[in-house]
Amino acid sequence: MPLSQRPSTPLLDRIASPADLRRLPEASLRQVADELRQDLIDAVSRTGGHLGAGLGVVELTVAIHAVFDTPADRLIWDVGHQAYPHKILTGRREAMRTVRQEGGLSGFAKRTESEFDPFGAGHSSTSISAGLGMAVASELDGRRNHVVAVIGDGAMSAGMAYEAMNNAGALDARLIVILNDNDMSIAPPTGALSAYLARLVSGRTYRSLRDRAKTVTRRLPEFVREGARKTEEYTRGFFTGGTMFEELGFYYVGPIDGHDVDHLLPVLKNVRDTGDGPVLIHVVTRKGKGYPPAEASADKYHGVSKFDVVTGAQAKPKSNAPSYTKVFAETLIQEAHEDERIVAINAAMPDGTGLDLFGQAFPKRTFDVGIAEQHAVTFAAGLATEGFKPFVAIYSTFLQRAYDQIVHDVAIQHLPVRFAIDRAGFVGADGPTHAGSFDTGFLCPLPGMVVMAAADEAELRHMVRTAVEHDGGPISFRYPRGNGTGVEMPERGKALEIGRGRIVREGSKVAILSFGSRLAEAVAAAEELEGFGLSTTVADARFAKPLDTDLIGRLAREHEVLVLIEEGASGGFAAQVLEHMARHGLMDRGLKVRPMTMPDRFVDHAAPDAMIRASGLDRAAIVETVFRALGDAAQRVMRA
Ligand SMILES: Cc1ncc(C[n+]2csc(CCOP(=O)(O)OP(=O)(O)O)c2C)c(N)n1
Ligand SMILES: CC(=O)[C@@H](O)[C@H](O)COP(=O)(O)O
Ligand SMILES: [Mg+2]
Repeated sequence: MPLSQRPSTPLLDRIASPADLRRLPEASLRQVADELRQDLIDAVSRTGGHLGAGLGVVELTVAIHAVFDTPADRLIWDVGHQAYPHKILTGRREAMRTVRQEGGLSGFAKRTESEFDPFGAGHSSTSISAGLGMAVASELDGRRNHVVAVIGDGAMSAGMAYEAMNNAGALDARLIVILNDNDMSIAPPTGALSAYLARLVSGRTYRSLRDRAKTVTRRLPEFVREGARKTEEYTRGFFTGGTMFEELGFYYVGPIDGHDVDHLLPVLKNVRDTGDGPVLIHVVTRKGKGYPPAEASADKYHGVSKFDVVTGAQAKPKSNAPSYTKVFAETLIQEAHEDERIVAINAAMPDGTGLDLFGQAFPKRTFDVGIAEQHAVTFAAGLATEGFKPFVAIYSTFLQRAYDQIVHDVAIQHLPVRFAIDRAGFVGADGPTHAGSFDTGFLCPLPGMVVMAAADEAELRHMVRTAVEHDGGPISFRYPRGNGTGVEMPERGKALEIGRGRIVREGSKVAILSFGSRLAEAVAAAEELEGFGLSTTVADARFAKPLDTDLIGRLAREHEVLVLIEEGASGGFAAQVLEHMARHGLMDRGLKVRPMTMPDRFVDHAAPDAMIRASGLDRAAIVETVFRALGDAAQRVMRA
């Protein structure tokens, strides 16, 4: 990918922090925004990352930092994927050339990275709650700083945002919420809220509200009336009253053109300088704004790989194997042709989970519920009570949101909800907020839950079929981000025997029992060990629950060392096996058991292979673990 020349940015070059921005005349802020946009495009073209959302908030970012006294005033970006322009303005401009690279900046807001990031994120819809906490703290401390939370229309679909607004309205704390409405989530937004926001910004509603505003404003407190008067001079309109946000106790201001700095500045100043209690400013923007390839693309360049700035063409990863996500989607489509009770649910991630493909094949049997993982799970539970076969496809990291629903609505009622857990394990550039680390650990303790992990794409196909056939309670299967291993694919999956693993390679001294994606490395390690004269068995557990106790017993009895490996946090598969072995005395005769899991720390973003290496889950680490277990003599052999 040819690197473009860095754009000329004379004004931006003078801004090392927002204080510099605030010293500039307001008339020059438009140019700052233009330069910031060019700089953002240039930076992301070199690294890849989230682009469309940042492009849409360039003017808003400039205006907020120009009006508010950051970092004393707290600025929270929901999700944080749109915070790249904010990073550029807050002393991280050069470092942005390292964003999401190993050792470089995070792709999200992060407290340890800058005092301008008062709250870290990655998952959505947390900003209003966190902002409310800060606003209340500020009042308790007797400070009078402002707290501004910027949240997108997609993030506004999550229940947590409403829990926070409900509380904010009651507490009446001074909190400024900016709703950045670009009528986009990652995919086009779904649901009644999105339709409601569209009505608010539509001309008809806008006009009628504006007319009403003239009478309503007379009854409003002084600060709002004053705000209304001043704002109308600059914006397309100001109105308040009757919106859902007002019913929740917020003063509603908007819609405001979020790409016009001259519109934004007076509104933000009015809100800054007048009144108290929670305020919601409804700002209308366009995702991908100002970069034609982004504006023209279906996802508005939500997340991109490195790209050519002139053409917008993105670098394509090279692989001969299909992605796990695609295998999942194609297999589910195949199965759904055979079984009309199969339905599929995702939470605002149709493309990421492959359910966009399922939706094309079965539009009436596909449901995108918005960013609402909790609801997705209980909605699936409801479908299951009526005899449907719901597949809930959610990334491991986002499924964390729905734990009580999994326990209370699915597991206790023993409902046959199928959990397709994508992005299980390290995901690379998105880092620790998005790593799929905990699913095995949180699912295994649940009575009646079946927990599977696919070692390759053919296994995934079998697991989808297994989940279709398994009607006797909840069942899950996890699979990683990225491409499969390139194994031969069966025409159709076969239903696996529940709780039965498989031997992949026979040996006699060392055994490696793998759960999921580490199997290929385990086989590679076994071959290396064989080269040292250590005969090694490799087995694929397939199930963390129920465990294949026969297989475990055999491996324990017939080997000197047993390595347990998984791409998940401790407390998962290895913990299950160890507990079983301890209960049944399988380690009492001197078997050396070594669990290999993710380390007890959050692993920073890097390429997935590097994260695996840093976590000691690669071939070399397996070999070393075996030699350490065997003791000094064996280690001398290895060194020699
Ligand atoms: C709990 C959770 N679920 C899903 C996601 C994945 N996700 C990241 S950004 C995004 C869309 C957000 O849309 P919006 O808030 O409107 O921001 P925009 O990208 O449009 O600026 C989604 C679904 C997430 N980060 N967190
Ligand atoms: C910000 C966010 O949560 C998503 O955009 C996420 O980065 C997508 O990850 P994938 O690229 O793995 O779909
Ligand atoms: Mg949006």
